[in-house]
Amino acid sequence: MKSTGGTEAQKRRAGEAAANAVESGMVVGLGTGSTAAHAIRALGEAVESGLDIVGVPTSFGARELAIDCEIPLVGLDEVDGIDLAIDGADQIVLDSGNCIKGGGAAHSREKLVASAADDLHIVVDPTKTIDVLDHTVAVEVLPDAHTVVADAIDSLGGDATLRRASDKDGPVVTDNGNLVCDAEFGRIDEPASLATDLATIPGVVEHGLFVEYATAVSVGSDEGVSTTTY
Ligand SMILES: O=C[C@H](O)[C@H](O)[C@H](O)COP(=O)(O)O
Repeated sequence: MKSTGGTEAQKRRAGEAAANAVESGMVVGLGTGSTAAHAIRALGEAVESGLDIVGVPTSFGARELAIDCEIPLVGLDEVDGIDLAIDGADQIVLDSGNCIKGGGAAHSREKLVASAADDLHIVVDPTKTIDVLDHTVAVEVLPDAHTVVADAIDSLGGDATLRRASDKDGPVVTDNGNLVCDAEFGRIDEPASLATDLATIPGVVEHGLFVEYATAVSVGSDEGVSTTTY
């Protein structure tokens, strides 16, 4: 089930709350999507006012925006680690911080950056929160593997379709040159075991279930922002 998406003001409040936690000297993971973009813009303004950070972008889009905002950038292989990664989510359970990402097909690099980070601050609007995850899970696959992976997802009780840009444009190709299978599982009562099952399918590069990655979640609303830490 897809989220309808909140307002830009809600997303901005969430993004700015996470950006406010950034201090000089930090290596910061720069997430992908419309909500993380607000954090990147806020960080760009702070850099202009003297904040001394370097960013590690999670996608082509995040990199382009960070360059636009004049945030100094480095590659993941140029740093010892990341102090804080800020990123959005397609759906999140506030009790646990477990979430689903990859609506923009950036989840593989997002998970890589999150795994290298001491902290992952997820920023969302209120339409993204739910009690039990049931959103489409994006699965990045090696190009030759999409039918084999779709069959394996069927065996796990899911239903996978190849993500297409449009009938005319053909399949979505990730920043890494791979394809994406979108998998529907309905209600995901055991995200940790599904995450393990998906990760062990040959041909899967990475999936969008983020279990026990988030250390903070900020939800921007019309009234303000509320932050939960884990
Ligand atoms: O692949 C995309 C990412 O996981 C995004 O962080 C996620 O889709 C949320 O994006 P948005 O803030 O635009 O809803």
